[in-house]
Amino acid sequence: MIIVEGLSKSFKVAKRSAGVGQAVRALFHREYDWVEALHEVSFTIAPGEIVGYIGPNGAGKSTTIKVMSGILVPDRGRCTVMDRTPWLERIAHVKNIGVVFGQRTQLWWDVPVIDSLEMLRDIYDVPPKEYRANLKRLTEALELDGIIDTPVRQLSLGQRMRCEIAAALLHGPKLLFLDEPTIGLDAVSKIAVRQFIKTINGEKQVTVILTTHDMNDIEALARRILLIGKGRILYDGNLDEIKHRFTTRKTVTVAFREHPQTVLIPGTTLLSWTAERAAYSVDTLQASVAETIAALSRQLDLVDVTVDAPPVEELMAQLYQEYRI
Ligand SMILES: Nc1ncnc2c1ncn2[C@@H]1O[C@H](COP(=O)(O)OP(=O)(O)OP(=O)(O)O)[C@@H](O)[C@H]1O
Repeated sequence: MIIVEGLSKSFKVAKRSAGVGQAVRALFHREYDWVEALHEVSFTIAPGEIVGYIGPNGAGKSTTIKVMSGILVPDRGRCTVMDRTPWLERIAHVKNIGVVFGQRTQLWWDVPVIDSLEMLRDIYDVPPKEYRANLKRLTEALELDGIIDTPVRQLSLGQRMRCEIAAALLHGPKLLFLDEPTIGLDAVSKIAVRQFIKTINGEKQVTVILTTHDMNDIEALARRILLIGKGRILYDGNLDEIKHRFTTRKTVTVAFREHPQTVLIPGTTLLSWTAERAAYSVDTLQASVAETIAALSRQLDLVDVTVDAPPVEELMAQLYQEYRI
């Protein structure tokens, strides 16, 4: 569905120090710097995939999305989305894609949401019957009843984001770019947005490219991740693989009938101990979780066992450190 090959993009940015003197000087003598936002970026994405596009601030994620959606023209490289070059065939291209920039809005601020949706219907030339069916489906799935008649500026962030997603999907695109769709949302709204993304991917096979700093979004939605840092793709693979590679420690917590003396298990570190509860950190390179639980059950009358892996957030921080980004 998407082929990106050797994509590079640099931005020319004006350099200027603070102060009025510098501002006047800059009128006559401007100095520029070049920022390399993308360097030889390559990847392919198949229909129906949900790909988490992650990386630290300023890594080049939004720039890639802007190139793939036809907003930006790269300096070098190839990008085809459903056999079209986005920036050369913009009108045909946008009919196949939906874009949500979490920090921007595509809805008109002062008018009720429904007016924006009708405007988008006309811009995208959506046939009336299809528009009505899509609007009904999206209103139900995103619980927009009672919201779409309200001006955008009066909506809460979570309500607006649901409307943004509806606006991006109104013309039935096959590909959805989501740039930080859950930014600033409360826990309930985040779950609702994730659930909806899962549903449209499952039922309508919409391909989703998701950029986010919320690793719970990635864990909930993406099996594959693309990691970008300083404009370069550093990792393209399975999220489970990363978990496997970086998770060398697990925490086993056990509850047991009263046992006053501590129990030590080789290959583990005792993190805490009370007469009825203990937590062990298991180094999975030295001991397995199953062996640890078996050894504990031989010495203690176990009532409950839980095993925790480090959160994905922590794994990603490790990954960013490993790649020095
Ligand atoms: N229009 C522009 N003009 C100048 N520099 C730009 C422009 N857009 C992006 N950049 C620069 O390109 C680099 C990549 O920016 P980009 O917005 O793609 O990063 P990002 O990964 O989306 O970051 P974030 O997670 O903070 O949104 C940054 O150094 C940024 O300052």
